[in-house]
Amino acid sequence: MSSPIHCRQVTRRFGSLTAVNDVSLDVPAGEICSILGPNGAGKSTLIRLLCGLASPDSGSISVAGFDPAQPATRLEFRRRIGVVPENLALLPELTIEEHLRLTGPIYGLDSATARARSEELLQALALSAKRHTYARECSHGMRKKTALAIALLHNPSVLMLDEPFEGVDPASVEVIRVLLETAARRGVTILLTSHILSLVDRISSRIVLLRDGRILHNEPAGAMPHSTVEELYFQLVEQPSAPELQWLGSQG
Ligand SMILES: Nc1ncnc2c1ncn2[C@@H]1O[C@H](COP(=O)(O)OP(=O)(O)OP(=O)(O)O)[C@@H](O)[C@H]1O
Repeated sequence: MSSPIHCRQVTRRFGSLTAVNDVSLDVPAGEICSILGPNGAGKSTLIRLLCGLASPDSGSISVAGFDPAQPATRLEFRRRIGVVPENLALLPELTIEEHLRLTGPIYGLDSATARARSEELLQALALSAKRHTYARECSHGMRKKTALAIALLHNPSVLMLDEPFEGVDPASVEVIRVLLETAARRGVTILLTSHILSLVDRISSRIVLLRDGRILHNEPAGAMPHSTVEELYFQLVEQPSAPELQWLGSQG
């Protein structure tokens, strides 16, 4: 049986640019797989392909046993996965609470369960007091947490989260970390992207490094040849090199 997240030789091009290049990946049940890479490496494109928001030019994908690009099973597929897409996909004219209220029935939850879970998620993510704020008036962190609450509400078996920690306050980062670790311990398969290497170090059971759409490294976190993810990243992906800008900060 294939892993909950499984793709083989997946390629996606935009004109002459190959954003995802011959990517093969398996994420077994209960793993937290972090995809790291520089801006433009192809991380968000890969997540879009895995959730069926875009189709590959070649290769095969199976997530939770479904082909994400198959229209006939799209609703059933969406009920099995939770997604925080790069653009968060919120509706500006709906409040935080309305997003959760409308999401429950789409996922087939009965209203009592949806209401109870929504309350718990709003509390956990410190959104309760702001529940009546329109998405267009939310801060970036509030929008991110709303998108995460929507992704968790129906208790999916696979989570695909594009930068779930970025832009979120420290207390909420801790809450999200614990929620994801708990879900993974109970068998949920999680794929996330992040640029926060210290957090990735703490949470991941698998590290995937992506550059120019290609996988450079794909190993269980425990099998890393380096002591930290940061060390691995700077060695394999890119070295930071800050230029000396003579004019920066100089007056006159
Ligand atoms: N719709 C699109 N049309 C054209 N090019 C695109 C499109 N979406 C992504 N790209 C290009 O594909 C490449 C990969 O983009 P992607 O957003 O997947 O990178 P990323 O690793 O998520 O970057 P970041 O860390 O900045 O979020 C980039 O060069 C980007 O410009």
